[in-house]
Amino acid sequence: MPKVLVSDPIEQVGLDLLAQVAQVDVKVGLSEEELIKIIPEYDALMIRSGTKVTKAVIEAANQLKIIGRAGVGVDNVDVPAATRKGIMVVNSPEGNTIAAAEHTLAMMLSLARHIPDANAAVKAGQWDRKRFTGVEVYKKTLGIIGLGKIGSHVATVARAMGMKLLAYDPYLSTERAEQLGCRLVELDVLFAESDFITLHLPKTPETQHLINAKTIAKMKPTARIINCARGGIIDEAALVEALKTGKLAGAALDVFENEPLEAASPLRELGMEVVLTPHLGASTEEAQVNVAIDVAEQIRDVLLGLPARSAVNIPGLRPDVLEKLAPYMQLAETLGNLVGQLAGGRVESLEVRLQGELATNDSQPIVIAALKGLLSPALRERVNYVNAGLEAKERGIRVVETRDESQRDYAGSLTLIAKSPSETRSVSGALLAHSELRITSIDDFPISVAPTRYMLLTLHRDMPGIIGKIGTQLGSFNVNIASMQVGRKMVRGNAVMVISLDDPLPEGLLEEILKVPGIRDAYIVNL
Ligand SMILES: NC(=O)C1=CN([C@@H]2O[C@H](COP(=O)(O)OP(=O)(O)OC[C@H]3O[C@@H](n4cnc5c(N)ncnc54)[C@H](O)[C@@H]3O)[C@@H](O)[C@H]2O)C=CC1
Ligand SMILES: O=C(O)C(=O)COP(=O)(O)O
Repeated sequence: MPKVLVSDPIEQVGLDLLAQVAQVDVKVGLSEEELIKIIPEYDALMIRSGTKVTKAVIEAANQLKIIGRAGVGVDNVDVPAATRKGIMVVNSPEGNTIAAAEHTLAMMLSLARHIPDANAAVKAGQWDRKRFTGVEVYKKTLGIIGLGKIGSHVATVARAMGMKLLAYDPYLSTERAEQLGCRLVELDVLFAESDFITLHLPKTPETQHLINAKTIAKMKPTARIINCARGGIIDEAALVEALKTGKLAGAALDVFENEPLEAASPLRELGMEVVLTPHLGASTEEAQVNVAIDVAEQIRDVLLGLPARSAVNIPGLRPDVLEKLAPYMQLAETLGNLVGQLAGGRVESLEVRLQGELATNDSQPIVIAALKGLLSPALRERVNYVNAGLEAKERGIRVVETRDESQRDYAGSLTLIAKSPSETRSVSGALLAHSELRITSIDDFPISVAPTRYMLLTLHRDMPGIIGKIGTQLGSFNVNIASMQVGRKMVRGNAVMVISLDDPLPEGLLEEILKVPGIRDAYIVNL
């Protein structure tokens, strides 16, 4: 049974789902050292934002197939390191959208009306109304940075409260922003015009300290900022300074540069101009059930060899598209493996020719599958759908894609042409009825062979006696032939022979076969 480590608090419903297919160990609050020590035992890791999956953790994770983030942000996972190691990273892109958006709105209103401090004062026995006079959000301008899923829901509700909306999102169309009632503007305009600014973008090296002393200087001194996205997008030291010197009126923060927030953080010293919550954006009963089920299902599926729906580091495919492409991906991988073995390793470019119905589909999964096949003779199980593209790129393999939508003998067919410094090798294949794979040509010699585990392939002169000699040699080594086929372009010209074997070719036999007069080359191919 595979083993899953759950290292952050996850709703029971998710753990129950995993327990159907795996041994589930819940160990919350591990240090990095402790995690490194135990991670080699596990096939899957399920986390929230509490666990830092560093490069060192990933390097130690020799059996890990998948990291499941029960939430959105994967900035606590070294995704490039996971990709390199072929570990899939999945998340739950929508499970906590509403929770995070509602928390943002609650934070904005708490800040506007001093609810947390007023509440604390009443509970402490006071009745001071004047001190807690607030501001309205009605007719105020809300600047939304990052108009994705959470930003969009915040926009919808804020609009209903009568706010004017500005948005900055370099990856969003003006049309989509307008649908949400937002005016898409440059960042400086948003800074200058907003009364409230809310952040809903991911933390990346580009967005680190997007809010800093310089950008704060562009804001109104009466502006208030809300961050329910990620700590580190705001330079906390600059924010504290701006709040202390009246350059900014307030801040409501759910996320921090370091979590848990340090006991001595100057943010804790500030008054009611600051509202702080301990990363509660996703903490609703509903969201935690959503993300636990969403991610547990994906981990379960991947452990069962099925695809995941929200992989962060693998091309995403809708299940209906995947169903159609899966047999072609298998064909691409088999052909990639074959052409890789024929080309002998030093491949500099791979041309992927998609024909017929294949040419009308998303080609990325086909290309990735072909690269996985191409690299698998060298990298074995170290290459998979997650890292094949990256591995190929690092080896300097150039990928060229060509498409021809016309249908010839098959509904869809695929040709791979691998070029090494010394030669060019090509293989083609197609699917028969019931998704049966066929190799339909090798180096332009037409054949029709089902790929099998052990194959012997020869390039030879088409002349009497060759087939008999090779058959006799295989027989003398007690190797059983399952099928044999010869492909040639002209009588007594060059030809290929593909022999499917029931057993692996014994050592030394290939050398004997190469000595047969008329044989130009011979290969053992293991598919
Ligand atoms: N406080 C909490 O508990 C939670 C926090 N989050 C965080 O909220 C943030 C947003 O999440 P979603 O809306 O689900 O993600 P999303 O992917 O739907 O939206 C992010 C948006 O940011 C935009 N963006 C990317 N780079 C940008 C840049 N440099 N400037 C402006 N916009 C940029 C993208 O185009 C996208 O529209 C993430 O950082 C996520 O980690 C999410 C859930 C809960
Ligand atoms: O989903 C996200 O990005 C969040 O920030 C939620 O974090 P959490 O799962 O509550 O630790």
